[in-house]
This record gives sequence, structure tokens and C-alpha cells, in this order.
Amino acid sequence: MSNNHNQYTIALAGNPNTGKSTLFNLLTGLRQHTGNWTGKTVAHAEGFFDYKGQSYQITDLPGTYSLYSNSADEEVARDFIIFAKPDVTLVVLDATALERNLNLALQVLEMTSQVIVCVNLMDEAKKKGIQIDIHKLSQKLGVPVVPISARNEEGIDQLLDTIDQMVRGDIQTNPLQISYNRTIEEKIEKLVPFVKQVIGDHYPARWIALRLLDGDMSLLQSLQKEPRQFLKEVPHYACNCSTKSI
Ligand SMILES: Nc1nc2c(ncn2[C@@H]2O[C@H](COP(=O)(O)OP(=O)(O)OP(=O)(O)O)[C@@H](O)[C@H]2O)c(=O)[nH]1
Ligand SMILES: [Mg+2]
Repeated sequence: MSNNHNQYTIALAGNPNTGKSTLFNLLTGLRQHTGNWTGKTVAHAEGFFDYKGQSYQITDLPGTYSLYSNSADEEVARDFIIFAKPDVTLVVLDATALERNLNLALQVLEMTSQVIVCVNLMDEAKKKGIQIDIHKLSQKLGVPVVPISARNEEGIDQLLDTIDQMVRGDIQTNPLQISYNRTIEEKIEKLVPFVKQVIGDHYPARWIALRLLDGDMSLLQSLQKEPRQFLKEVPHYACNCSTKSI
């Protein structure tokens, strides 16, 4: 959702130390609201850039290993993706630790379909002899995947073109959705209509149903809804199996 005329919003999400701020600095140059530098990002920084006649506002989120409610950083990143509804979420992955990094990517894909995956540190991967089948990864994830090296400024044109195509609506994504076991899927199926009824279509109902099954009260507080209304229903559906195992 553009927050004002002709300005698109982008969020940068990813594990700590994957090069989000390096990419942020590269894209925004000096046009930033708050100073930011490489090193751990504590609060989120906002910056701006233009590309092919479009203006973008980009937000550098704190690095997290997941997007539940384990820490303030996770809540900041999670709430931004759910409530600010960026037009594009760039998930920045470390090419040398892809398997671990993909966990967060899968969580973001449950939250929004407007995702571009950036496989960063491609230079390091090359040095270590790690080969990544970008095309296959993109097919599996159901969203564009762009290999980059933020520090060496490689792959940035392709990334910008992919962002441009996504905000123009030229890319149809089909984000991979994790299938849980039958018990959980049945509970989700029952909860989703209820979630839609209470909060409408504005938020990703399946993802909220999953968080309800986890008993995530902090999310309910963020939704600023009366938790008791949900709580009455949740024990009925809740199970002991965590949905956080992806
Ligand atoms: N070799 C290599 N190093 C990179 C690349 N991109 C970033 N780095 C380095 O990786 C380190 C971490 O980069 P940051 O941009 O601070 O990472 P971040 O994701 O913002 O980290 P947090 O804010 O802690 O989540 C820095 O030393 C960067 O110079 C890259 O493409 N190649
Ligand atoms: Mg950072």
C-alpha cells in the first residue's frame, strides 16, 4: 500500500548480519532519515530512493531469526510487515548459510505474497565453492530470487528492476505455504473464517490463525482487539503441537 501518492514502501527483513544495512545504504545513498551504518541495527531506519520514475521509502528492520514474539526486535519486524503492509518485503539471505536463513524467508512468505528474496554475499559463497540454483530456489519459493553482493554492488540493477516489476503488478507470486499436520490444518481451517469475521480481510488470516494456535498474546495486543473474544475460541481449537517448527 503506498503511504502517499506515487511512493511505494519497501521493508528489508532477514537474519542478523546478512547485509541488510549494507544494501539499505547502497540503495538510499545519503537520503536517510536517521543515520545508519553497518553494525547491529537496533531501531529501524528509513530512507528514500527513486528508480525509473518511481519513489520508494525503504525501512531497514532489525535482523531476527524468526518473526514470533520472542523479543522486541522480532515484534518490531513482525508488526511492520503485518501492519505497515509494505508494497515489497525484501528478505535478505546469507548465501553461505542458506538453509538456516530460509527459515525466516518461509515465515515471511506466510505473512505476505509481495516478497523478493535477495541471496546476498554471493561473493563469499563463490569463494567457498557454494553453488546455488537460483532458478530452482525461485520456483520452490514461488517468488523472485535475486543473487546479489551488496558490498561489491553486484546484482543491484536486477534487484531494482525486479522491485519495479513487482510494484507495477507485472509479477504474479505464488508463495510457498508450509503444510502442517492434519490436526493443525483442520484447526486452521476452522479458525480462518472466524479470524476474517473478526478482523476482516486486511490481515493474512491463515498466518493469524497459526499465531492464535501458538497462543501468541502479544500479537493480539498489537491487533488492538479484545483478546477475550479470541481466547474464548482458541482453547477449543488449540493443540499441543507448536506451529513454530518450520
Ligand atoms: N563479503 C561480503 N560481505 C558483506 C556483503 N554485504 C554485507 N557484508 C558485510 O556483512 C557484515 C554485516 O553487514 P550489515 O549490513 O551490517 O548486516 P545487517 O543485516 O544489517 O546486520 P543486523 O543489522 O545486525 O541485522 C558487514 O561487515 C558487511 O560489510 C556482501 O555482499 N559480501
Ligand atoms: Mg543492520
